[in-house]
Amino acid sequence: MTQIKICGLQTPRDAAIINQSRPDFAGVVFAAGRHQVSPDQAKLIRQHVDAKIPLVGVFMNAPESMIKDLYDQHIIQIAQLHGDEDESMVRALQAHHIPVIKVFKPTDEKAKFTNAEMVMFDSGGGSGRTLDWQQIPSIDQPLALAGGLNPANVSKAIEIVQPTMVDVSSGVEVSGQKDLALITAMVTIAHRK
Ligand SMILES: O=C(O)c1ccccc1N[C@@H]1O[C@H](COP(=O)(O)O)[C@@H](O)[C@H]1O
Repeated sequence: MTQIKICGLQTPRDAAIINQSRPDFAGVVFAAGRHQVSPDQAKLIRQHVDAKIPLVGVFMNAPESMIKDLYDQHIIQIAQLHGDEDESMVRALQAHHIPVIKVFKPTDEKAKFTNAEMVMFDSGGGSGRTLDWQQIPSIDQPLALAGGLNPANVSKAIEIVQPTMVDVSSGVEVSGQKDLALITAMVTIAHRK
């Protein structure tokens, strides 16, 4: 079974889709872009997503205090860092009991030396572009694969990369909105592999 995270939730309707489709993790984006939510929107989403499904906060060079506040308010349970955050930031969040997913490009040697609980390889901030899956390096930690995944390509991606988790946002949307049928298909495929 490959774990799956559905990212970029913005509304209680998205939360209802998550509760029906049952991914392992859900995500809210605090980084700038079309999926960005405010802390108040994220709080509303957390209230609507089943408590058994952890909510991952996606950040790009956000202040440590912001991430800790969101964790302390029980809005997020995990931090996903997409920016230039260094290892001191990773360790500071972990010292606050926040599990960290650190995002790297596959060519970045730093991926081999992070203390993060999980390493994610992504093509770049919700761009919807796929990586060259053959070029994903092996690492010691659990590996998450993101970037342009969708129900049509996730099966092949899992076979090649063998990740612990796949992460998807734009590939399960229709006209920019999360889609129940696409998310259900994606979760089913990941959980079968
Ligand atoms: O979605 C965004 O707008 C975003 C902005 C800044 C950093 C990350 C962002 N999204 C994350 O990117 C990956 C892959 O997304 P996609 O499937 O290629 O659309 C995922 O973790 C998103 O949450």
